[in-house]
Amino acid sequence: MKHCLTIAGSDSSGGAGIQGDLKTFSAHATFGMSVITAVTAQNTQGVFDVEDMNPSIIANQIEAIFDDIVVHAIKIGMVSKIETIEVIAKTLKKYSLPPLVLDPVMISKSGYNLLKPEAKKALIEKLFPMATLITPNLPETEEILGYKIKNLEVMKQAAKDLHSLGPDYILVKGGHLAYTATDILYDGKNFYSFKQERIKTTHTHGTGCSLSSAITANLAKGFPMTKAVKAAKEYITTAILHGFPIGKGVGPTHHFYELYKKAGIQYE
Ligand SMILES: Nc1ncnc2c1ncn2[C@@H]1O[C@H](COP(=O)(O)OP(=O)(O)O)[C@@H](O)[C@H]1O
Ligand SMILES: Cc1ncc(COP(=O)(O)OP(=O)(O)O)c(N)n1
Repeated sequence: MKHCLTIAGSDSSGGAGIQGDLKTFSAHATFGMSVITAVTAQNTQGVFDVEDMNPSIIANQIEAIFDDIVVHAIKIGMVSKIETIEVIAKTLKKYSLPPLVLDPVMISKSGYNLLKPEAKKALIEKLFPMATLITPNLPETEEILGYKIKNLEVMKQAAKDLHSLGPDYILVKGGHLAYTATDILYDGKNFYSFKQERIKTTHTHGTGCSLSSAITANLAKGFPMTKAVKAAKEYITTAILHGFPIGKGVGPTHHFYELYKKAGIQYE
């Protein structure tokens, strides 16, 4: 059993953040562990409140895990503010790190700033160079690079520009493109395209969190990067296809669809 760690925010509605990550780790038959950076009050309609954890409890959570348990891969999600970013970087640097997937979460689909605008620089300078892979969506890529991205050619240029900021691999996610759901992976030399039909659904809450966690679980199992992304892309596509209409807004994806199907589990 491989052990995956998510360092992220709590989503009270269970589709994204820590909860979505742990479900994804479990769906990949890995053991999930968590460091909570912030607690959000959110549901399928929006984010209503955020309380950031103190840097000391963030450091203590990381140390409690690394001082006792082997971590095979790490995912970092919502990091909120400068102090949170600084303490994560400083504490992780004490250890020899496994593959690290950084999802540079900035704004929720409902439009809430999950990263304070003044913390963008710290995210890029302190965490990007530590990352094996970063997985920005299009609005995040535009915010980091300062130019608009409307097609796959510009996504490729963006991946190159992001690579110069320090991560080993870049995955620019195309979930916000109008005509296709194509993601572009760049390793500093070659581009790899992961294409799927765009599914007509409103239930896409937590897609980015689940994709990055699925990649993390696959890296923990020792998959090479291209295989880890390919398998994760297939996983998130199925999860989106079977998304749940819970709540009054954007519902979550189905983290366990394949497992339930194989086990013959019935649900209403
Ligand atoms: N409607 C959709 N149909 C198929 N795949 C989608 C759809 N929306 C998002 N995806 C895929 O889900 C993953 C998460 O992407 P995205 O939605 O861009 O991230 P985020 O949740 O961070 O905004 C990507 O692989 C993207 O291509
Ligand atoms: C606590 C928390 N972390 C991250 C997100 C963003 O999730 P993401 O998968 O990028 O997309 P949406 O949930 O915004 O659709 C979040 N909402 N909450």
